[in-house]
Amino acid sequence: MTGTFTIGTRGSRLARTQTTTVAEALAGLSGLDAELEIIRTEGDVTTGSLASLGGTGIFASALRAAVLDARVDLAVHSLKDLPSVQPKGLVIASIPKRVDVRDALCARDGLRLSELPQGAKVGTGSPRRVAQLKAVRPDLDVVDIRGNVQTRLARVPGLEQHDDHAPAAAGSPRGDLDAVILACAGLDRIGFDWAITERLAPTVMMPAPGQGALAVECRPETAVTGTGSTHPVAQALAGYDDAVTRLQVTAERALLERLEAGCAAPIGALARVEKDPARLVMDAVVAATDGSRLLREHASVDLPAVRVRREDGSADSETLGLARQLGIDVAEAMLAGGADLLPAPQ
Ligand SMILES: NCc1[nH]cc(CCC(=O)O)c1CC(=O)O
Repeated sequence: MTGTFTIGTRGSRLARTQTTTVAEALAGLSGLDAELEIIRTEGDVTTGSLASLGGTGIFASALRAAVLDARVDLAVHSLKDLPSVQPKGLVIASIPKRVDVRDALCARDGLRLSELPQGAKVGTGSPRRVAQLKAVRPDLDVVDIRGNVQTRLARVPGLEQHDDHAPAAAGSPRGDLDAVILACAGLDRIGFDWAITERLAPTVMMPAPGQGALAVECRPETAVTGTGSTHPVAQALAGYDDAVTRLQVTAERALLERLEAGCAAPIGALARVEKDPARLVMDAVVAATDGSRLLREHASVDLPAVRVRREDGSADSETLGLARQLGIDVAEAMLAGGADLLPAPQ
């Protein structure tokens, strides 16, 4: 047995920050040393519009290959970038406690969404965000943007970073938009919360399934817990898992999986756990990309006394089954309501 585990990460500042957080936590819990390995992914080198790349999982595939090839023991992903179907040979061993799930408006002059002038230019590359923006503010001129956080923020006057270690991409336009939309989670994690002028309520901007959560992925044998041949980091992975977050994202990803099979329109979903009575509550939205129609659904399921964790610390599979079924039920209600007929992104 070695005293080190290796952990793969994408090279962006956000990815490295997320992975460092996970590496430090797992090192602390296991008493082992963590070694980071940066892996370039197709999503980092492609410059076309994110929407036009089509397939899900472009950010995850190279990282996953490194885990499957045993070049690294673990990979850290933003959960919302993972396709909803789990590939063979990989397990999500740990879903750490989720941070702010909301989307962020980053506007010039401290403006909030309702204060943006008529016809203001707002940048986002996400069909989910385009549709919901158009639904509340049909007048806005929504512009497709790409690039890392610094490159996106540099499109807004006053939000350029003067940080030589994290420059905006050369050749990208600067200061040409009134605002951009990004995930709060990413901005908070890299210390860019100063750029946020409004944290958008989920009722206005339903986040992506899994937004704000991370997934630590590994080969099945790395995650094996209990007696017998246990990988030295396995117990730490189980201990770092947050049962409530796992419950939420299980429902959100089940909805995504069911809807992806039946419609191509943008999807937002958010589940939350309530106590007294213990319930899992879910809201979801499926949108026509032009914002002309938004289909909303809301449902909940009673939980057996918030039994989200078994005594050995692992997530309770019966409760996870309820979460999964809630996601599927909400998806099917949306399909019955015509989600499959909504215009999808071009
Ligand atoms: N699609 C890119 C991506 N994947 C995860 C995050 C942010 C962190 C998170 O939501 O967990 C982002 C950037 C963004 O959407 O602004």
